[in-house]
Amino acid sequence: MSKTLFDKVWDKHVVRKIEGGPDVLFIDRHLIHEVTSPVAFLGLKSRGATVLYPNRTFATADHNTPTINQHLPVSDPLSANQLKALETNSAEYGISHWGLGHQKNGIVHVVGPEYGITQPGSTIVCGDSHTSTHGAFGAIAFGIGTSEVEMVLAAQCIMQQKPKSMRINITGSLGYGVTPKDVALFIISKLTTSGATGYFVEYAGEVFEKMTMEGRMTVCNLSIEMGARGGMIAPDQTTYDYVQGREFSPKGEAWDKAMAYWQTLKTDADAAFDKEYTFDGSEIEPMITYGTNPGMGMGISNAIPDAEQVEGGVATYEKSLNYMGFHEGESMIGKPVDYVFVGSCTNGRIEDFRAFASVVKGKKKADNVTAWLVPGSHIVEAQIKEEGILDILTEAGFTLRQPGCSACLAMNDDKVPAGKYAVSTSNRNFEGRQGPGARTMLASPLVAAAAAVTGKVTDPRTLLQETVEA
Ligand SMILES: CC(C)[C@H](C(=O)O)[C@@H](O)C(=O)O
Ligand code: SF4
Repeated sequence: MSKTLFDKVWDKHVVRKIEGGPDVLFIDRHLIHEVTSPVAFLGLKSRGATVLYPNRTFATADHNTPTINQHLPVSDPLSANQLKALETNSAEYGISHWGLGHQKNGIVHVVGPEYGITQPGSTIVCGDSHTSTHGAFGAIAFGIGTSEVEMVLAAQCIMQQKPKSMRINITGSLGYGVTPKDVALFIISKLTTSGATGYFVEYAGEVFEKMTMEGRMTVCNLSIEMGARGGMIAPDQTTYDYVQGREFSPKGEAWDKAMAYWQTLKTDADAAFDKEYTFDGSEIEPMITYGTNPGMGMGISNAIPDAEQVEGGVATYEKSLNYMGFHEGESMIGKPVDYVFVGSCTNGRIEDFRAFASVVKGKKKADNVTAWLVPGSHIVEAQIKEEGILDILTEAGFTLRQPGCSACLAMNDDKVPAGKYAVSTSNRNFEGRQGPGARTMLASPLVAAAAAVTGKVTDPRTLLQETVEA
């Protein structure tokens, strides 16, 4: 019987089938962070259970951590307690712990791939919705709840109902100044935030085939924002080249064996999906969101749609625009920007900083803008320095912070003040996401850079053109 990529990976991991119920899946890799793991360990202890395979779980601290002065004690007591719990639980059960200040520390979905923990054809879970990021490698990766974290610690398995299948094809190629983030925001704007609920998505087509691993991670990361259980892309040479030689990647004979399996991970030509969409890559513009969910996005040169044109009800739509202080029919170009955030597991990788630097090079940060540039990990931070990107940033009046989730969800001190506007490369623009009352516009690192040097929403293509002509 013909199978999808998802079916192949899923079937390989089914330990037991429950008639009329969920499947029991073996989990290859389990990532944990300080926010969703402490209660799982408490549960484990209260049952007198232990961690079955400690070397399949990896812990990193990211959500609560400060992005300056990481050598100093964390002042917020709740954060300090969660960080301490992660450290002591990891030590007690023999789990690798990459805490604050550790060389390997960083955002869980950035460090997993960097160290080769994320591999094609594997199952990966984490008590975190953006675990979908790892699907970029052709893995089945999804977020789980705290009770499931406890289950995976104890049994290395999880019970899951098989989701429905969806394929999203993007044909052709992307236009000038259009990035993977724009592809993701475009898809969500078409499907809405619930358009993929109950589905696991495979992204296919030339646009994804040509995309780098960083770009594929950005796209898969955002799958969850349209309700999908996860998103994945078939592994290919780009994937193998990225994975090879990393600390936890297979070596020698194990590599050859892994490759033999990975090369089978493609959807069969005649496999059927429950739902399928196809878009033309050349239709996609640099995107920006104007509302309070990631589906409220549009091409940067468009006008904010009228309430009747969008799904979800007029009242909700108007509430959202009121929160943002925007109106139907307005252009986003020229809207004032107070904060710019580059970072998160969506856009905190080296390519994102390269893109940002390509726009700000030779220009100056706008005086009215506070910019937080936060690498996703120490590896990204080191690359920024090695490649001379830090020099470009410093020259343009920017400073670089230390790795962490930061203003993506503002659990640390990086909070956008009430009423202020932020162009953010992260993945959620919900009310208060970046601080109580903060107003978030989601966009790519290029759009963020254009805002950072002009102090307002600007089409990055106009600035890139100037750079080329100069
Ligand atoms: C804290 C965590 C549970 C949460 C998630 O699951 O996504 C966070 O990472 C987020 O992005 O909102
Ligand atoms: S960077 Fe943001 S989206 Fe990613 S794990 Fe951290 S808080 Fe969640």
